[in-house]
Amino acid sequence: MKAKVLINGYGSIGKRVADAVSAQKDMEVIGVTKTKPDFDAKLATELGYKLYCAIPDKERVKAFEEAGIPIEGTILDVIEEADIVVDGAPKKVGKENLEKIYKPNKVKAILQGGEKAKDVEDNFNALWSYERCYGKSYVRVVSCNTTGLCRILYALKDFGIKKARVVLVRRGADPNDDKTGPINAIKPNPVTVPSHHGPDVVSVVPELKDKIITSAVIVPTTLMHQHTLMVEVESEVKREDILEKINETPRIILVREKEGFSSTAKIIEFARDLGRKRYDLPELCVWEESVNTLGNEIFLMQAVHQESIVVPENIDCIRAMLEMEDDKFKSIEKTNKALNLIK
Ligand SMILES: NC(=O)C1=CN([C@@H]2O[C@H](COP(=O)(O)OP(=O)(O)OC[C@H]3O[C@@H](n4cnc5c(N)ncnc54)[C@H](OP(=O)(O)O)[C@@H]3O)[C@@H](O)[C@H]2O)C=CC1
Ligand SMILES: O=C(OP(=O)(O)O)[C@H](O)COP(=O)(O)O
Repeated sequence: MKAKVLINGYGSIGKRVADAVSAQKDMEVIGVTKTKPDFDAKLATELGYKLYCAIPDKERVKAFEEAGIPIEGTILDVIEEADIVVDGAPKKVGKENLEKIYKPNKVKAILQGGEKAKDVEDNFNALWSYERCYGKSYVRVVSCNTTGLCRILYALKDFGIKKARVVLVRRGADPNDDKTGPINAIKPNPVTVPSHHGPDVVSVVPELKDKIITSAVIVPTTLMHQHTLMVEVESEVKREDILEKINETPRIILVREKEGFSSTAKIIEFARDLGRKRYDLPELCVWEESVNTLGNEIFLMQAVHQESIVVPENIDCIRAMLEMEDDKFKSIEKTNKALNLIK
């Protein structure tokens, strides 16, 4: 029997998770939700997804009918069928859905990185907290930047992390966003230090408490985030050993400037040329030339495709919460294979 997954919020993350669930052998999408009858809603039905109104309200259902978009009802008509809900609603709405819909209907739910650690039972990254989230009911898959940091810190963990210092350059908006800026500025965001990313890494990896500090700015780009890391480890470390660990870690790829990967624009062109749907690149990209050491300090730069990096994590999180596979590496392998990831 396949696990029955409901996607509540068919937006940037929700539509990608829906497609990723559909690509797995052991799970299926039983429905997706929208609040507005727009082209995304129409395309969802054309792709064969059963569409429900995210907000149980007659007027909203009528709006879908008037727009000629076939709708099956509201979320309350399908929630009982679901083994788990993946919430893809805008930030802060996920928490409201948890309290008003998921908990009263006793259905397991995954929230996304726009929600707060304190509102869930635990925080998910496939490499670090798969076992901890096994069988749990309300879990948050941490944000895109936090996921990128968790992956690289997993690759470095065996060197004994003493301190991690990270500067994040965040994309200003997603490509479909016609409201958010900045258009011509570099904006500390947040201006306070640490940004939420450091504490969010700690929500996944408690042993990094008091060891990681992050600060972030946003810039006028839509393609990817970029991080610069400075990590102090227990003892002297060689560049070759770091590259080896990165190569061993799932969902991290090395990109080389000498092969043309001179910017996030070139990395995204690579994803386009691979024929990836929506030019998605869930693999974290580390610039090989940037990896360097000085005694027991490690330096490197990496890029995160914000719209897709959390997608395979949501799939593994479903398997962990529904106790479908007890070996995290087997789940990662299944997910990666179904999504055709490089590694
Ligand atoms: N975009 C990104 O790069 C990343 C986002 N995240 C996190 O993922 C979450 C979703 O973000 P994102 O996909 O970008 O958001 P989007 O704005 O792209 O999509 C949100 C979706 O939720 C729907 N929605 C609106 N209100 C409700 C509601 N009350 N209940 C259920 N669904 C609702 C919207 O439907 P409609 O359009 O019909 O109103 C829309 O389909 C946030 O927590 C965000 O922080 C995490 C990693 C990366
Ligand atoms: O999860 C993300 O970023 P984050 O890791 O900086 O919180 C996504 O890019 C969405 O964040 P935003 O919509 O708050 O910029």
